[in-house]
Amino acid sequence: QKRPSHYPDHPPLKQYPERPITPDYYPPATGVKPNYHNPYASSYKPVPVEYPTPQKKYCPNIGGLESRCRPAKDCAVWYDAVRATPGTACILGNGKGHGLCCPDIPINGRYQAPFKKPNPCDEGIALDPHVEHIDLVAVNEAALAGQSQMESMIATEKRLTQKNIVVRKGSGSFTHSWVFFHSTADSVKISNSSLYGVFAVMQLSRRYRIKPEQIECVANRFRLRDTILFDTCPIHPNCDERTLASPFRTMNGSCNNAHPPGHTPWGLPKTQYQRALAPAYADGVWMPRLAKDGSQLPPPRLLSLSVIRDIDVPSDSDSTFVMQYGQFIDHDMLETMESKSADGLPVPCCTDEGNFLSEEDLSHGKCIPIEIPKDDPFYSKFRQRCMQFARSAPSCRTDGRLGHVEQMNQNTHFLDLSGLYGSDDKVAAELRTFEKGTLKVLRRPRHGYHHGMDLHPPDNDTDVDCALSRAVTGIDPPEEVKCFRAGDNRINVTPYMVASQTVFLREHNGVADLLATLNPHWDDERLYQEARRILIAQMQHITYNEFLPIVIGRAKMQQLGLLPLQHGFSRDYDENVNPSILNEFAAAAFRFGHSLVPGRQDLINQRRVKERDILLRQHFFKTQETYTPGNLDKFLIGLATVPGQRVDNFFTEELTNHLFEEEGKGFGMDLVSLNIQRGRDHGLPGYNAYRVLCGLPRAEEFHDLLDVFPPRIVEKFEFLYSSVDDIDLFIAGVSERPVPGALVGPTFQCIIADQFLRLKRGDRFFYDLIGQTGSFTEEQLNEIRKTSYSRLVCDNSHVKSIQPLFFKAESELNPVMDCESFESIPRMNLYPWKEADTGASVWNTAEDGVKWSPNCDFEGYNIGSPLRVIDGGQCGRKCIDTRGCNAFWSKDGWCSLKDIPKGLRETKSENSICGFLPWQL
Ligand code: HEM
Ligand SMILES: [Ca+2]
Repeated sequence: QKRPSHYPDHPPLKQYPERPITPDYYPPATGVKPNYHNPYASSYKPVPVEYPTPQKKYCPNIGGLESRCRPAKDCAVWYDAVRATPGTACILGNGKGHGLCCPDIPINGRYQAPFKKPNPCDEGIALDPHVEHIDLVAVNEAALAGQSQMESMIATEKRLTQKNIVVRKGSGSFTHSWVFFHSTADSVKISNSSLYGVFAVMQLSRRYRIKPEQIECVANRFRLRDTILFDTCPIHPNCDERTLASPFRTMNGSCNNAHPPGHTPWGLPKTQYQRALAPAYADGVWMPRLAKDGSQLPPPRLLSLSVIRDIDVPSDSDSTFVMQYGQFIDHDMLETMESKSADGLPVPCCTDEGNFLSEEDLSHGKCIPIEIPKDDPFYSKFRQRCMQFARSAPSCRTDGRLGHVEQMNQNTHFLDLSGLYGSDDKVAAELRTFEKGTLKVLRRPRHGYHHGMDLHPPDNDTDVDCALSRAVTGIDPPEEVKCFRAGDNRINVTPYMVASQTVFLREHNGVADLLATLNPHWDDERLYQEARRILIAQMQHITYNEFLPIVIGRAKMQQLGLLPLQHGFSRDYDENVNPSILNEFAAAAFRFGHSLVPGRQDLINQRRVKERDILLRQHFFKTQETYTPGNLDKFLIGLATVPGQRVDNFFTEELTNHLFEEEGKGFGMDLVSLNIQRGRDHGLPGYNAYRVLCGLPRAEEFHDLLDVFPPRIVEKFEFLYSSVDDIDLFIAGVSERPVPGALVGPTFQCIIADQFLRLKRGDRFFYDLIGQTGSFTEEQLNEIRKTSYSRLVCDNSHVKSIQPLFFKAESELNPVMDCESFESIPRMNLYPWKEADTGASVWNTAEDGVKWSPNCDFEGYNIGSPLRVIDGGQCGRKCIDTRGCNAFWSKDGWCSLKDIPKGLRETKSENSICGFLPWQL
């Protein structure tokens, strides 16, 4: 047996400066089980329980592998195995910190290719002879007919406004179609304009009676730019050398993938989702899917009523934060564009009383309202028969050809914190102060200034009211309460969402401040971009280290090469991997999180006493609770403390009956129905097709589904659907039995894993890459790897103590620790970003990731580097390390870390400039 080694091997960090004490701060003694009233646990005991202090000096083997004691965040991917093995709590080497025993992170499996791009012409489709003759003239004629269709659509929309059929401001439908599905003038323009192409294909199909399965193949032969519709889609500029050489991502993700000139680049906002499987539109172009026998599929609300229950099934190991982080990154990766009228207004799909509109009023084709059964046990009380559902807007196609409809993502597809920074230069600029690299915040000077009180700045451009009414609170809404402004407006959707994103906002400003102290010569732009680069890396690390192992499980991650590395760099970037979000991921798989949403959000104080909770239906797009000093901390503690839910067919009624409820109405919308309808709207094929994609056997009959579904679900499916091929992906995905070690079942697991493979391999700026323009040095990367969400919370709120694994319920293995325990909850040190002011500019990157400068007369940026080649401001002679200490030339003439004699980096010089400096200066 090996003794636990001393870890980490840095000298102790300087203490974090005292924070002002807020009135609600009562720190729990470290190691004392918090007195949290868990309303879900029947065995709740109000008396604090002493945890046994771990006595273990030696770590047990786990799964036959040697383990050692480390900070918990280094055991995140192993957590299920750690829990299953007795005696895995341990004391870190210095005796101060609480750690976990676990093996090294497993070596990633061999490269697995992402799903193959579907090609409907690939599968040996024989085209009918008459469609072979369709030529450009025919296409242009169809396009002209499509233009008349467009005119009549606009006329219908105008008539609706004249008849005062609108989506009433303040209604639940309005919140859904206008506030949640926010759209910019630009995306309205692109999507409405791309309708010309859609109508052209529809006309073509009608005129030549093209079979649905042949349309894509026929239409794909024509490039938009060769038709009269050549100017209906934007042209993307090519990448210039300077942008390609920048160490920083562009705001809109352009030039991340160096696309061939003239092509639509991958991953940009307002571009299409890609698909794992070819769509199954009823008409081959845009009509929602029908049952295999040509009949209508069961109404989504009927499915929702039959399959979904509101039962609370808490997880025994996760915290509510798994749900919340999922939503946070969902808002980073995607925001679907919902159809708007030609004027950019929400499209009414039902009457304000909840009845159907006439066929004529729906003839613009942008609606597929959801039918509510007459005897609906809930909505019948309110005489609702129709639920608003505007179709997602069509996007310009990346291939620049004619064909079926693709849907539009308005955010950068990459995991790049676009929800915080914005998805384009304009929004990004609106969010910046342009001083010292910081983001705008709402400061709370009344409370004694501390950045841990900052909130997102107010959104003054919105007509939406995020304050609670007097009827709910008994007081008039305070003046200051506004919706928050951020990179994605859905930050306001609930207080939990606000709280979890605000932590990143504050971290950005904290990092920018420290970088400014370390590098007084950096200007605002450099500070902003460096801080942003660090934050994105931290978020990616949290995603792959803490979040994904819970959702898809360690084994799947290893199989696909998604496990984070413990040391060193990855070389996984592949410019041929398309990072774009999969339609299946957006419209179905990643909505698994809806099953995890609790109906109430808890405010829990520092003593882990629940003070109160808020009911979701009253707080959609209401930010007021987050303004009360102390509440943001209480929501954060709530997220870490309330047990999470499982992914299953149990959903809170707050989402299935009261989504976006208008005050006083008693009902809202049903998110499960919306999800099912959205899948059909996007043309997603049935669940059975995805079984095959994911390596499960195709189900010939309902009985075959018993391999992954409980019998009662299979019975329901058999009762509701006429064919086993008809089952909708969303409802099946959430009802599958979870894969052992994962939160989701095999089909969602396979889709989600493929997406995160693309987001890693297809992102030239992925945080642990070597040899890219945006690569960190090894020293910097090792600091990034210290990040955990618990540390971000500790450093950016008044939360004084938290469990090291924020995504995991607090327990003996994951006990609430003081935020000052840097051993248990390590903190990134920014010293490796200190740069000598050499006047040098671009540094080249050597094979081993070391940045060096052969000469300094380049234009461009000067990247932080562990090694410099300087000579008193001149380039090219002296070799130093980050601290400005002498380093050593290698034999082959490079200034390299490899050849630094052992021990040098630990050496402290007399004046401490070359000594270790803590993160907080
Ligand atoms: C209080 C919590 C939440 C609320 C109120 C909420 C609400 C919604 C609504 C209204 C939609 C649009 C439905 C439609 O297609 O019409 C949606 C979409 C979506 N939700 Fe949620 N959601 C919540 C939590 C989550 C979580 C925890 C996750 C993931 C872990 C998630 C992932 C998604 C995704 C991926 C979409 C697709 C978004 C798009 O296409 O733009 N949501 N959600
Ligand atoms: Ca993004």
